[in-house]
Amino acid sequence: MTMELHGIAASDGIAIAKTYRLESPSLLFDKKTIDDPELEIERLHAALAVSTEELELIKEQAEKQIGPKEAAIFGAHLMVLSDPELIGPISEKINTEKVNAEFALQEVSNMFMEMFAAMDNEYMQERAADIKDVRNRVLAHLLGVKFPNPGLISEKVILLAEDLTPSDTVQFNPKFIQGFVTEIGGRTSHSAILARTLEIPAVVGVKKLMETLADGTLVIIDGIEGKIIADPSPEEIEKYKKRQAEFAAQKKELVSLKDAPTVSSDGFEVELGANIGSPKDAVSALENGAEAIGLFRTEFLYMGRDSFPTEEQQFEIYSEVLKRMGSKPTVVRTLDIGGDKELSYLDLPKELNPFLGLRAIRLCLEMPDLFRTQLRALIRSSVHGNLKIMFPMIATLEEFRQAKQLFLEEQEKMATEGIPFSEKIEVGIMVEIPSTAVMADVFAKEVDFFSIGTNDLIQYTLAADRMNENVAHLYQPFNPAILRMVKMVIDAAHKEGKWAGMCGEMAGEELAVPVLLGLGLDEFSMSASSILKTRSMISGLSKTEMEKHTDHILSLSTAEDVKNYITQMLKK
Ligand SMILES: C=C(OP(=O)(O)O)C(=O)O
Ligand SMILES: [Mg+2]
Repeated sequence: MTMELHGIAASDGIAIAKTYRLESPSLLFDKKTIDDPELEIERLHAALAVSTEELELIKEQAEKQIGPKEAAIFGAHLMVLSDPELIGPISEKINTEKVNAEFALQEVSNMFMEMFAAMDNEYMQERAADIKDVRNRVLAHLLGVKFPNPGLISEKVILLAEDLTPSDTVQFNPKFIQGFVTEIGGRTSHSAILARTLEIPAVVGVKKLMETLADGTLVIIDGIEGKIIADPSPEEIEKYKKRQAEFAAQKKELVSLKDAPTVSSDGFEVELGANIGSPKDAVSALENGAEAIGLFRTEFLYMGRDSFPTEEQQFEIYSEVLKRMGSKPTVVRTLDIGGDKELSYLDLPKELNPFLGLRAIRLCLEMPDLFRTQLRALIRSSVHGNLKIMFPMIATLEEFRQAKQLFLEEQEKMATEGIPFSEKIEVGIMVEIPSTAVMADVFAKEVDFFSIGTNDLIQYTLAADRMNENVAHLYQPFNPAILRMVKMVIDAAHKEGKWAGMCGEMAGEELAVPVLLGLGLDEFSMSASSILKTRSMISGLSKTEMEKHTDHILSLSTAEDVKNYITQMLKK
């Protein structure tokens, strides 16, 4: 029977396919005494063989999708699987103690994990994490339960998950993953941002999703309206196929604007940039008509692998992006790890409030060697293009000064070492913490630019977790408090002759663009898939006209009032 579910529209488009549930299976088992150790060892080897086959395929896929360096983690997993020092003792335990393969595997791998984890050696600690991943995979095969392999999906599906972590999403092949639906999340959670980068439809924050939909159910997902239709009727399928075709046609029409400048109807020019997470995304940014990279989220280079990327590895990646972008501005944000973005190989103490904890610039200042490596790679790459460096999560002026100091020190070292670099690298900050927005006039004297990160600025201003669907009603981009802060930041920048951009998702929102244009925002950076739509919209807006409305908009009382006013304003 047809059923409808609703959530938050996270990425435009319509997909129709069968569901694929991505969930961690239960790996519980009992310890058993067995009669035939040979048979048990055979069972172990069969599970090892299937796991090896799977990992080889995943590695191959990941190499194609995300590149050989990032796929190296799967190579490490394969090495664990064939390590006689690990496998030998498991068989031995089965033989001598007559226990089941599950128990022997668990005992032996736990022993190695504990031993490695206790070593004061980063490399060995990473091996502990590898063993755990591999153990779970082999255990699942021994127990005959499905182990989630997003990288191995080879038919068209719509993924269902409680939540998607960045390490799941790096494996996605958009050829097969037509869209996804999650129980957790909002429009600015990282899975939603990724869906827009991959240009696949997504609906997030769907309550009771995993309780409701079984594997293999035919569903339609409507990422424009935030709707899921399970077991649709033939008429509904027809209706949505038509919408799908309309959506594709609209997209095609916009392509004519790809190389056009972004100019308002009264002749004011602004810059439209793309937010990217990898060098590959820079290709689609350009295909979608980006005039800049307004945000390169470098943390993704640190994920999906089992050790920190070296200076050389980072240098190559930054250089690749800069070369591709040529003279177009490329804003690279330094490592923003923490919050919902974790590194398996960086063992940080668990925090009660990770979004308020040791993350981003705080972590980089705490681990200066890690930060210096990234800064060096960036400075070196600056000869290849128009690099601008941006620090995330700046809350105080001291943090900016400290970070800038490290940048200057590395630059100086390179000058003495005779390493070439550009003398013109701008150094700016993200404004995503209210204290910084309020103090923008002071910051503006020292930074080269601002980029407003509304994804976080909204969550910190309204104290509403950006990933929690239960407080999604409080996550209000149009709350006058947010708009007033945006104005403060833009005005402060202009007063000091600096530029102000926005790289939060709000920069590409249909209702926000007119207001931001009126407030004088210089640069709008968004998911590549929103650029052409925004360029088309701006060409139909008069900046002078929008400016006339800003005072009134900022004097309104609620987000609802603001949205209603803008909607009416656009109808005129
Ligand atoms: C762009 C932002 O950064 P991220 O989404 O990566 O936190 C932001 O906070 O607005
Ligand atoms: Mg942020």
